[in-house]
Amino acid sequence: MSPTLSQQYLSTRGAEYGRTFEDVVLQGLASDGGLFIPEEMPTLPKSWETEWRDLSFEDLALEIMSLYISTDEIPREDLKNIIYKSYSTFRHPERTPSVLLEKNLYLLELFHGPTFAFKDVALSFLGNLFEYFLVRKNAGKTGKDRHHLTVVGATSGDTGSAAIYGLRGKKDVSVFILFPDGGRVSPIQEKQMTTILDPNVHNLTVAGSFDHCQDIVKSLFADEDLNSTHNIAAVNSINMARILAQITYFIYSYFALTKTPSFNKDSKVRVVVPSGNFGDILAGWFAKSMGLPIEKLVIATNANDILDRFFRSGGHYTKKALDAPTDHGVKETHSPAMDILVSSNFERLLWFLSYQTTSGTEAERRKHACESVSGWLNELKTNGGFQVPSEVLEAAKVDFESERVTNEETISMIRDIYKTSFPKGLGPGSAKSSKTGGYILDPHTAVGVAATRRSMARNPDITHISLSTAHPAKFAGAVDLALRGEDGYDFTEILPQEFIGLEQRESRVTPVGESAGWQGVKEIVKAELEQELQGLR
Ligand SMILES: Cc1ncc(COP(=O)(O)O)c(C=O)c1O
Ligand SMILES: N[C@@H](CCOP(=O)(O)O)C(=O)O
Repeated sequence: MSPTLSQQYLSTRGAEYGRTFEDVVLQGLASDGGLFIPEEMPTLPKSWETEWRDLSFEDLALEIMSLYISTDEIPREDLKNIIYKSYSTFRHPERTPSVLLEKNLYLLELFHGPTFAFKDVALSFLGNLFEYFLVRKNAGKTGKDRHHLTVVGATSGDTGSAAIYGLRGKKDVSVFILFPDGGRVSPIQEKQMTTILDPNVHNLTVAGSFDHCQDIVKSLFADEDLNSTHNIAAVNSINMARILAQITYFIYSYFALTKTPSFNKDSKVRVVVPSGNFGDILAGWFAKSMGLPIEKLVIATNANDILDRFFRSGGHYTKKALDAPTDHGVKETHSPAMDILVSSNFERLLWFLSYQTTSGTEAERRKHACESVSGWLNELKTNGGFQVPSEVLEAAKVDFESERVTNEETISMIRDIYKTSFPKGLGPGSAKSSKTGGYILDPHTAVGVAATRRSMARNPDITHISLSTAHPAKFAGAVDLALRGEDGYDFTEILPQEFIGLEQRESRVTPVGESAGWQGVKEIVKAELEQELQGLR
């Protein structure tokens, strides 16, 4: 069966279209700097609510992914095997369980994968997908004829370790992870990355912020020389496979809560997502656009609030706050993985909104969307911001709301939930006090729960799903600040076995100086790769 339009991909900036899923997964970023999106949003099949309701996480993922991947490219049985293998490393039988925290508030726990953050859901899958394509490409080939993939990623802490875990030791792949220095990722996150000593794993600390790392990665993708010789691939959510794999848990969680006895069948459902690079909530928007009955998606930001300001300033997307025009740096917060100035994936949403809000033939609407997005992204580069037309903002408001949460609120929310929420029937791996039963949030999840509480105050009859994006043990500093001295609190009790002794383990990391720029990083990548391929690491 030939691929449907939802199984072919185009660049948000227009230079590429009709690309296969394999192309976009291996290429990551489009040649014009745009992000790949499906040419058409698929819709959930008519009988999805009955037929998919009781599927396991893996089988649900298979159904959803089949809408985006042609069987010509990956036969169904192969895709099923990749999915089953990817989630076999998860510690919870439900993979992403939903916990009733309080009336009308469910927490979707996404931290039961190997590195204790939501990134595992997509990156375990992506690692196995890379492997599948490489085995197929390299069948019967030896030596220099083999296709070798050089994965380059930027991280504010979680993507890095999940990508490393997903790719360590895999044949024909090397992985380079750039992360900001100066304690901007938590000590546990740093150790999770740097203590992996497999020869194909390379960690680079960069003087600057996550955005600086992300810019370097995008420049490396744009470098023809490196690309043609080293086959650069992406693990960040610029890779469409990341978004695709994250759609599953929105639908899975919807089914889970509708099965609980306390769920009011007449209630609408809102989903709140702690956001930074906008990948996770974009996956939620894909689910909603496919037909999942989500009333609204609520974007929860920390003080790095470009997304919240977009909604509150009438559609102005700018690095600089309008009331503080000189302040355009990344702010350090208690939710460091969300300390991101510019949200890469917003580009994908803008394409769809621009397409939806214009008229004409299919081709004219696509052209309009690609030209609008290219223009806006150019303005962002040259002037630090852009303004979208009112119809685009209004279209965004149909599906989204936003909330900005301060550091103080983050800490009080961790404390408040600990003192008031004692969810029953928790599965293995949730963090709670064994003495009081008080539930312990990680600071990113706390940003989401604070935003959820505000949304619930305005909409008391609506059921909320708040995404829990990381395990609290990854962020000892913020959790201790919130809970030290509270009855029954003992951090060591929530520390997973996997983190014990991490601090003392040997680690390996290459520092990148401030003046190195992306060309300096390119030279490091080439040199380390050479060493690796000669067996000298
Ligand atoms: C723990 C955690 N929560 C939330 C986010 C924000 O997710 P996204 O970048 O997909 O918006 C991140 C990083 O991306 C994260 O690591
Ligand atoms: N918070 C992320 C930042 C990178 O985002 P990604 O989803 O685009 O990979 C991290 O922890 O690295």
